[in-house]
Amino acid sequence: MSSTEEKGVEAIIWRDDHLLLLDQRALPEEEVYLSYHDSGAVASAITDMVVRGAPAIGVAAAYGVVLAARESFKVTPGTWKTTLANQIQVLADARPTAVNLFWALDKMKGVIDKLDPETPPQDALLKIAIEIHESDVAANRTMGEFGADLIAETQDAGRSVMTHCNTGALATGGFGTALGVIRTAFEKGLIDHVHADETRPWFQGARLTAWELMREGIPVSLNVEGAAAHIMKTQDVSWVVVGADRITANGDVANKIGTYNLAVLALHHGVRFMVVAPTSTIDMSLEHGDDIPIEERGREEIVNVKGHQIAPEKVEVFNPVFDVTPADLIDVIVTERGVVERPTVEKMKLLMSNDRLH
Ligand SMILES: CSC[C@@H](O)[C@@H](O)C(=O)COP(=O)(O)O
Repeated sequence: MSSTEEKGVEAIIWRDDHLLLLDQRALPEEEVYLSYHDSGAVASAITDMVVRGAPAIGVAAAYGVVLAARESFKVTPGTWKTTLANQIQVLADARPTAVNLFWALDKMKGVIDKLDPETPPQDALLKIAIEIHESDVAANRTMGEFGADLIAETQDAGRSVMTHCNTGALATGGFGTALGVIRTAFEKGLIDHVHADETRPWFQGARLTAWELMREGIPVSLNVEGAAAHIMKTQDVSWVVVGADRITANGDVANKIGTYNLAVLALHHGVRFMVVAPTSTIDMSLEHGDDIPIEERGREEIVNVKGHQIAPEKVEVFNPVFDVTPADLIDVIVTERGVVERPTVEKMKLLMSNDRLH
C-alpha cells in the first residue's frame, strides 16, 4: 500500500520550500491544491476554511511557522525572533476554538526559544513541523485500533455508526480521528454502514465525509441533521462516533455544532457515544466546557447556500460553529494514550500523566 492509501487523501503537503493545501472549499467538485509561501496567507487559509479540522489546522500552522521563520530571518536578521513572534500571533488569531492550533504553535515556540539567533532557523523548525504532522497520523492509527476494539465489544448493538462533520484524512495530518476508527472498524468487518450528517452550514459531512468514505469504498448514506433521532430509532446504529476541537479537564467536549444534539439523542435511544481525539486536543488548563471560546462565523454562511440567498435578506442570524457536549453524555473518549470511559477530572488527569492508559 502506498503511504497515500494508508493515510487517505493528503490535505497538507510540504513540498521543497513551500506548503500545499488541498482547497477543501472546492471539494468534492474540484481537487485543487493551493501553494503557500508566507505565513500570513496560511493564517488566512485557516480562517477561510481552505484547511479545517482541529488537528489539520495545527499541522498547517506549524508549517506556517517555518515559512514565517524563513522570512523573518531574511528580512530582519538581527531581530528575527521578535518579528516571528508577531507572525505566530497572526496564526494564533486564525480561529479560536480548536486547541490543536495553540498546541502546535506552543511546540514551535518552545523550539524557537532554544535556537541560536545567528543560525538560519528554517531547517530545525521544519523538522519539528514534520514531526507534528507524522505523529498525528500515528496517533490516528492507534486510536483507530482502540476505537475498533470498543466497537467489537458491542457487536450485538448494531452494524452501523453515525458520524458528524468531517474527521477524516482531510481534518487531520492523515487517516482521521473518528473516521479513522470507522475505517479501522470497517476493515475488520465490525460495521457495514455509516450514517453521515450533512453538517450545516459548511456541509463537511456532505462534501467531505461522504467523499472520503466513498473513495474508501465504505458504504455511507447522507442525512440531514434533523433525521438523526429517526435514524437512531429505526436503523441499527450502535455508536455515534465524533471528533473534538477541544476537551477540557473534566471531559467536556467542544466539537462541530450539532454534536451536543447527537449526544442527547444517543442517550435517549441507548446508542453509545464515542469521542475520538489525540491528546493534542485536550486542554487541561480549562476546568470545563463553559470556558471554551466558541467561534461564531458570519451570517452569510447561513443565509446563503452556494451563493444563493435562501432567507430574508435582513433576517437576524446566530451562527455558533461549535457546541459543548457535557462529559456526562459521553461514554468514552478515545486518545492515542488510551481510552477514558465515562470521563471525570480524575480520569483525565490520569490519562495526561501516563504515557499509555489501557
Ligand atoms: C478530527 S476533526 C474534529 C473536529 O475538528 C471536527 O469534528 C470539526 O468540528 C471541524 O470543524 P471545522 O469548522 O470544519 O474546522
